[in-house]
Amino acid sequence: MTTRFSFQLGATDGKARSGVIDTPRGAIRTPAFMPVGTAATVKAMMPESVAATGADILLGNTYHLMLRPTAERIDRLGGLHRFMNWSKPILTDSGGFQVMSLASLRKLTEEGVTFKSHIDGSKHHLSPERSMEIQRLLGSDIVMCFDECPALPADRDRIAASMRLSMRWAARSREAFGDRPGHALFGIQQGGLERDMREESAEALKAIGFEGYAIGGLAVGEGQEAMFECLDYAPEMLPVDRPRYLMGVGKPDDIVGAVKRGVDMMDCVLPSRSGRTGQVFTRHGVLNIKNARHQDDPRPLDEQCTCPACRNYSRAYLHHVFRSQEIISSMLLTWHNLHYFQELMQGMREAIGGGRFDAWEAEFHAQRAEGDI
Ligand SMILES: O=c1[nH]cnc2cc3nc(NCc4cccs4)[nH]c3cc12
Repeated sequence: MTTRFSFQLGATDGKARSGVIDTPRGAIRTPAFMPVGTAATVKAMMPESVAATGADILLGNTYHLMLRPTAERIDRLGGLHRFMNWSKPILTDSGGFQVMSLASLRKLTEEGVTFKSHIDGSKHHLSPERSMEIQRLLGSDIVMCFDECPALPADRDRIAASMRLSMRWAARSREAFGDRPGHALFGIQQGGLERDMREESAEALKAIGFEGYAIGGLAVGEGQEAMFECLDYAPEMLPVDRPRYLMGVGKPDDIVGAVKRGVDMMDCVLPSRSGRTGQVFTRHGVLNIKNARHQDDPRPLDEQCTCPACRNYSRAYLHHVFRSQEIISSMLLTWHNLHYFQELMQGMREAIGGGRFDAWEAEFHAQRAEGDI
């Protein structure tokens, strides 16, 4: 255990890297996938179950927690780790992205954003300074800069103006964050799909200096090909000895392609959210348990999976409890999906460590059928 925050780069294999982020609340093995715990819970999962899937860190959403139950209340109750009974590291986002996608009546200025809560219409304000204060009150280990993510498609002028605003907000975030040993502040690269804008953003962030660097502005509808084209150059614009975090990604093949291009950390609601809709991710591809073809199938979701759903239940049972809208359906399918995503990360960490990432990636693609399984 350490009182500091540090990133140890381990093995590299092409552009792919493995490593460990040391924090006072524990180590994070990279490449890492962070389950999303939006309202102080990874939906349908007990914290001990999230840990059992292999997750070393989870993500909390500032926007949701500031509205309900409020950061001040969580602080009074001992902070987010205590509140949600998760003692390992937590990364919180800054709230900016979700304000723009969830809140109503938003007013954006150089100073920050005012908006009305999507829950009860109450008025709220976010800025670099307020976001840093909220994330401090929550007690998160990794704090994200307050930024603006432009909706795509956007023209170059819009991308440039938005990126430059985010860089001014990054400087204000750094200033407001203060000196907090054992805690980390991550900057967020913007610039859309424009290589020169990405370069300008990376230079601005490096001049300020952060403990980690996120790649923002992607996974907002550009599609996998355009995202990978950007990831072919964006990660190496960021410091080689600091964690690189790709926000909001993604499907298993997005994740593999991002790790291949030098990304160390990712988060996505996909495994948990889709688990609740019956969508199941396996090494052989995707299936939806809702489909009638599973009604009499005695096999597990995935013969090779060791999660509780696959060890103890048939597809027929999972089909039944999903159709019956039983709570255990969300529990088992979420557990399975999160387990599979962590198994994917572990497989890549080992493959990179063994210098056989390409072989692992080839096997990953080979065993995935095109259609349902
Ligand atoms: O530039 C960003 N800045 C701060 N947070 C983000 C979160 C992000 N999440 C996605 N994609 C996943 C999505 C979640 C909801 C709508 S898209 N892309 C993202 C980009 C950013």
